[in-house]
Amino acid sequence: MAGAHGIWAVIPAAGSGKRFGGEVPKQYLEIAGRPLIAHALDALLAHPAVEGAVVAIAANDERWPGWTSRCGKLLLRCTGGAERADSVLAALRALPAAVAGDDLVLVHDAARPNLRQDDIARLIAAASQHPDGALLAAPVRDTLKRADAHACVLATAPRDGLWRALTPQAFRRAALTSALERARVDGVVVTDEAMAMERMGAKPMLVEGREDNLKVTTPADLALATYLLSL
Ligand SMILES: Nc1ccn([C@@H]2O[C@H](COP(=O)(O)OP(=O)(O)OP(=O)(O)O)[C@@H](O)[C@H]2O)c(=O)n1
Ligand SMILES: C[C@](O)(CO)[C@H](O)COP(=O)(O)O
Repeated sequence: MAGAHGIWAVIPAAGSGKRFGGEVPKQYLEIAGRPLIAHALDALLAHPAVEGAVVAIAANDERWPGWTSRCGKLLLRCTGGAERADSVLAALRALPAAVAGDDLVLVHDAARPNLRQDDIARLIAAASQHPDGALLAAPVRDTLKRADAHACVLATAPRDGLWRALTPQAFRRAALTSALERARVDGVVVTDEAMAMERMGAKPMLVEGREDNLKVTTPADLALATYLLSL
């Protein structure tokens, strides 16, 4: 079970949004009156078990609004790194000393603004019971094609057992910190927390999450997220 200190959130928000394009990094684009990062943060901090959050921002970020609390909870800030995993590791290291090694940390992309409370609750319940942690994920529903460099189909890949990893991903602070440190030492870029844990032999639990918890990667995603938040 998570310890008595509660659960903390970690928000990697140090990306530059290359695939999105534009001058403003996507985490600062507004939908429904708030920037994406505020939607992501407020969803997590609204959960009663989440005690506070650490946000990792880019070293040259001049748009950070300087929040020190939201939803009545403590909000800390640190400087992120070159890769998402570097930013997550920096945020883990910036957690208050009172956060115990076996306390749960929920890592959630600043670019996922449509996180619902029922998903957070089911993720926390699963991760609290499962020693290897848990992540939201969605089963792959489309037929998968493997292609060559010219986008010509080589084969149809079986989709059985394939899931798309979402966030939040929930792991114990010390185990996740060690796993990310190990990946860095090994020179492996892990694209999510679960991948770092898998490299250590862990088998994180997949918790089926809502399909509409999308990551804003391109301008079309922003339009879809805007629509979803209006429902
Ligand atoms: N060095 C990095 C890279 C990414 N992120 C964060 O990780 C999340 C998911 O990453 P992604 O969607 O890939 O964001 P970007 O890296 O900004 O996008 P791109 O890859 O298109 O540049 C985002 O909240 C992003 O800000 C981060 O904290 N530090
Ligand atoms: C963590 C993540 O959002 C899970 O889908 C994803 O891996 C981020 O990947 P990206 O390569 O930074 O877009």
